[in-house]
Amino acid sequence: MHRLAVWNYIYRKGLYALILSFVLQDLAFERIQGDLNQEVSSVAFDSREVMPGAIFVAISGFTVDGHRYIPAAIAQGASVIVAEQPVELPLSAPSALTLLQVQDTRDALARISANFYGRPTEKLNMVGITGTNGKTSISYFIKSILDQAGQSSGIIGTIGTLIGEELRKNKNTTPEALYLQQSFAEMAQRGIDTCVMEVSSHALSLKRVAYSSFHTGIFTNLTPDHLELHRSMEEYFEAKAMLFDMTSRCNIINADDPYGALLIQRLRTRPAALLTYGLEQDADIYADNISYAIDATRFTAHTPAGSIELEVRLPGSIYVLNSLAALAWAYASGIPLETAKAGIQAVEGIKGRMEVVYRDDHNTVIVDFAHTEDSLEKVLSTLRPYAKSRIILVFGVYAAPGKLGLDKRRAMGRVAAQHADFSVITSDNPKDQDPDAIIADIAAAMQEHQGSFKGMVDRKEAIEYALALAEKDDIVLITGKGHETSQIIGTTEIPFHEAQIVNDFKKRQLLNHGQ
Ligand SMILES: CC(=O)N[C@H]1[C@@H](OP(=O)(O)OP(=O)(O)OC[C@H]2O[C@@H](n3ccc(=O)[nH]c3=O)[C@H](O)[C@@H]2O)O[C@H](CO)[C@@H](O)[C@@H]1O[C@H](C)C(=O)N[C@@H](C)C(=O)N[C@H](CCC(=O)O)C(=O)O
Ligand SMILES: Nc1ncnc2c1ncn2[C@@H]1O[C@H](COP(=O)(O)OP(=O)(O)OP(=O)(O)O)[C@@H](O)[C@H]1O
Repeated sequence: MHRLAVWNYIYRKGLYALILSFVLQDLAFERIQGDLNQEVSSVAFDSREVMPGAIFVAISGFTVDGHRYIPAAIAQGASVIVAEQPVELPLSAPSALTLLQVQDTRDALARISANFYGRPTEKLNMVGITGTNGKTSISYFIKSILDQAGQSSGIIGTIGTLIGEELRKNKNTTPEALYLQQSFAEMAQRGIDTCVMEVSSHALSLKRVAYSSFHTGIFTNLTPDHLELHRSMEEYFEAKAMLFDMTSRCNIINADDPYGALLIQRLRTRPAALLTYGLEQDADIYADNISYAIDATRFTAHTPAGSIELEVRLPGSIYVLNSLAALAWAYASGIPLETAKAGIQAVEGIKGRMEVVYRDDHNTVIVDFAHTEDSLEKVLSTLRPYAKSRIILVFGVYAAPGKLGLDKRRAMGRVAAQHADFSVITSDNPKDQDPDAIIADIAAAMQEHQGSFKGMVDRKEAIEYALALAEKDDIVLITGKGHETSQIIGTTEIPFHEAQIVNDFKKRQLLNHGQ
């Protein structure tokens, strides 16, 4: 294995340009063929995005092997190819083409992208949040605290990448290294102080965040999800735990979660400070005097810097916990408690998280992103005390393969049977799986647990069926899509707006009733 010692910019025609040796700085490689002193224009890991003069990094994917697209990348003008397999260049390849063989192209993509964009995480205060659920709301609480503190911040996560006022949709909760480094660089260039980002277990396993430096790491919880990639909860935990090897200042961990407790044991000897939060276990940041209401939760939060009365405008203990994580971060960052309080209280709601999309004298209709058995159970239990009558649930289970997929469908079916009064089982991104078969698996579990339900493949029809069924004081809860605005059926992404479907139906219903 070799590493390049050379690194520099070249100055030409009044502009600094990047030369390849600079972009390859600190990259371990097995073989290099070609010129390292050429200029490079950009980086790409998808042949369809290659621009003339680009470095193309071939990734061995889950669906196809990116090495197959090397000829296409060359045809598009790539001048450097990075591969992890021995590559035969096509005869038509230009002689100036440089070829690099590395051990792991995902790792190389992260290194090259970070170098290309000038290692932007070194210029930002980086906060990484990981865990199965709660990442999005914590990131929005922290952003709001920073707004109150007069500090600028950007967000990268499930809802999208937020830089300034502009929210861009992400394909992934944690985008690929190249897109991440682009966003970090844009934030740094625009003078943003802090980047608050959700770090998925996929991102950690697939090296999307490699060579990013984090000041703070936050761990929320770990419950079954994404086992198609991680195979076991232990592997899933180890993937999440990787974030806390990358943090320099502080780790903030949910002490109530059993995997959080495990992590706390591990992190005690780490140089980064350790702060714990929780409601049940002894923790540095905790809450008491909690009073729950459907539209807000009030409590006293305790920190080593003092105690404070707080109100969170989202229902249930999950948002008490999520706001404690944000408060812990504020405390660790030296932000006054009053400022943190103002920030948390300024969050009026989060798109697709317990979002009331319709309310009248008869019904309340709520959309939530719950898509794991744990979150579905928490959301249904949160709503139960406020349901004067039934909770009618509309839900599905997204496509997941094999036994793991079946386990997930059975677990979600059990939770729905035990906690909802009636369920309409429907589709949730069935992708290439048979939606009827997914529904049948969920239905079998519901039957086993004496649940009442109806299956309807078409999600719009399912929502309308539930709304038509709702009588006075029923709550209709629609879970799984949250903030999302599309459904993936087969390989097609179809626009799908739940709030609009609900409101259009309610309008028609009122007209039909002559109101
Ligand atoms: C399992 C997984 O992580 N898949 C990701 C992966 O797809 P893949 O390996 O199937 O890619 P592929 O289609 O085999 O292509 C391999 C390579 O060939 C390249 N290619 C392909 C075609 C072509 O014409 N030319 C070309 O160069 C591709 O750009 C790629 O580099 O690489 C893609 C490109 O970056 C990702 O978009 C894709 O995420 C998909 C959409 C996905 O669903 N990922 C999920 C599982 C995920 O990452 N989730 C986490 C957690 C979410 C949560 O918090 O719950 C996330 O962070 O989003
Ligand atoms: N602390 C929590 N514990 C359990 N469930 C939670 C918690 N916080 C939120 N949830 C539930 O999980 C759903 C997703 O929450 P959120 O979007 O904050 O999580 P996330 O970690 O960003 O998830 P994802 O990575 O899947 O986007 C919410 O709609 C809610 O139902």
